[in-house]
Amino acid sequence: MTVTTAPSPIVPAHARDFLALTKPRVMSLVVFTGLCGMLAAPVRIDPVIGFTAILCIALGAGAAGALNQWYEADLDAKMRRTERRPLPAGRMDRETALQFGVGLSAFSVILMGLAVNLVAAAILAVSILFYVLVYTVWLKRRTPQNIVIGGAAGAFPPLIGWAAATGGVAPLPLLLFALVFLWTPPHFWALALFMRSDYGAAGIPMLPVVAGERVTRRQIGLYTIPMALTALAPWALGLSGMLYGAVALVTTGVFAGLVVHVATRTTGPDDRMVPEKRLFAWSILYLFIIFGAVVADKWLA
Ligand code: HEM
Ligand SMILES: CC(C)=CCC/C(C)=C/CC/C(C)=C/COP(=O)(O)OP(=O)(O)O
Repeated sequence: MTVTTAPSPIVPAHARDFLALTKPRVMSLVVFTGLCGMLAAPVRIDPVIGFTAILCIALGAGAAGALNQWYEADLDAKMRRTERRPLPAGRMDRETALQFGVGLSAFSVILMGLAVNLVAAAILAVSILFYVLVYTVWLKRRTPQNIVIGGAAGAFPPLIGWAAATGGVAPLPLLLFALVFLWTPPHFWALALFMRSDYGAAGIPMLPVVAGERVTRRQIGLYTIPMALTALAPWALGLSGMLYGAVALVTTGVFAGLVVHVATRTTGPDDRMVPEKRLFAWSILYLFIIFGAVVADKWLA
């Protein structure tokens, strides 16, 4: 007698799917802020150790992204933006994603500890745990403040980079941490405004879904004030020079202008949310430019 088994819907995972698990585009900025934190430090790090540290940040951030997708495959399946990811699309099974995420997390932290230093390894471990446990598991499905608190996870890399070079932390990387922390709400809520229906469909309590557009627009405006002050603080406190100050002033001015537009407008039924999309796009470019300016100021000025 021949026993026939139904073909598994799970096909062997392709390398591209493992890459997709690491959310490479988001991670590029995470890694860039880590690199800039390292290059802004007053200590010249050995290039091989420096490269290893950046690799560990990339692997750790990628591992965190994989664990995030392992945990929320059910939510990803309900949103147009995320339904084609490897798990909801059925191209990979959850167990594989879990093993990949746990293995890569452990590898990145251990390598950082052995090859770089324990402070950098400890902060890397905290950021992975924060993103996976505090943001993904605990807060994301429970409160619209999820990204305010959970956003801290993405703010650690400048501290990790600085710690890799110096073995400690200092006022400048702490300000850079605060900048990313305060930048996250305008960054994300701009997107959440034009992705509101996706989040509503998945039942995720993001601010525009729970509190509505007007409150979200006001909150974007409110967070931008301390964000702008923090962006100017390295220059105002003499931790960075004129080059940084000029770049920060102009780019933060553009950011604030876009925020004023978003915060003060109301939307009609056919609105294409162009200003919100512009703010979201600028938020990403802004962080690349401003972190680049911290380094350029140290090296060129
Ligand atoms: C809890 C905090 C955050 C949330 C909820 C959030 C959410 C999102 C979402 C939903 C996207 C949409 C595009 C996609 O699916 O790839 C996105 C894009 C992006 N985010 Fe964030 N983000 C957060 C923090 C950060 C941080 C800390 C960084 C880096 C420092 C960052 C960098 C980016 C970049 C570079 C993109 C563009 C990716 C692309 O081009 O596809 N985000 N973010
Ligand atoms: C150094 C290190 C370990 C950093 C990890 C922390 C990290 C990557 C923070 C960025 C936050 C992020 C990608 C949020 C995406 O939100 P979401 O997960 O709600 O997005 P989704 O809806 O696209 O899944």
